[in-house]
Amino acid sequence: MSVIQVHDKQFEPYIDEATLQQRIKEMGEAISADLKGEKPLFIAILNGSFMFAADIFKHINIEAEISFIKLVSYKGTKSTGNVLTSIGLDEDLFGRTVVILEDIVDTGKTLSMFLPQLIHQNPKKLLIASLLHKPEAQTHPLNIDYLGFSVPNKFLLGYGLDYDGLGRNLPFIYTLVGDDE
Ligand SMILES: O=P(O)(O)OC[C@H]1O[C@H](OP(=O)(O)OP(=O)(O)O)[C@H](O)[C@@H]1O
Ligand code: HPA
Repeated sequence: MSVIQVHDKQFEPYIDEATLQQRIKEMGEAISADLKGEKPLFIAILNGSFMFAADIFKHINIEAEISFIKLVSYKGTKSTGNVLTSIGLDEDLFGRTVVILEDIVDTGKTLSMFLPQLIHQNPKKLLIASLLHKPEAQTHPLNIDYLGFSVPNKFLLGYGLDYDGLGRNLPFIYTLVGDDE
């Protein structure tokens, strides 16, 4: 496995495909065991989570639904500041067990801004499954219920994660060459 070039930067392999897929399988099986009988609704946050969502959902071996949403940020009023809202969420969450699927929790800002809108609908449970987490970068506290890998504060690419639009199609995770703290 070798160094690749995307736009102006070089990236090297960081988590190989077999390791990634094995961990995703374990996560899917753990979620299935924990949520048996609850008919959970998985909500995948686009764009980044599309590959993770597709792969983990194959390992959900209980009755479950999945929905894909996109978060859109817009300028609110002076008092509300920037607001994050979702498009594509048609399901009623009242009384449901909901599992958010994210590719990465970095600063935690995205989910911490969005979760209150889901909580507002009174789901029975609201759980977070994230493939990656950068604890050193996190500025907004969040509880991740199912985590794939805890990673250092370095820029990552591949498996849904992009650098300026490119690299999402890489089948595993790369890191920026020379991105040392
Ligand atoms: O914890 P945070 O610092 O908020 O970062 C995490 C978010 O950043 C990425 O999405 P991005 O906004 O880049 O959009 P994308 O999924 O379309 O790439 C990722 O998919 C998460 O949603
Ligand atoms: O490390 C990252 N890479 C790509 N996209 C991201 N979005 C949050 N963190 C990252």
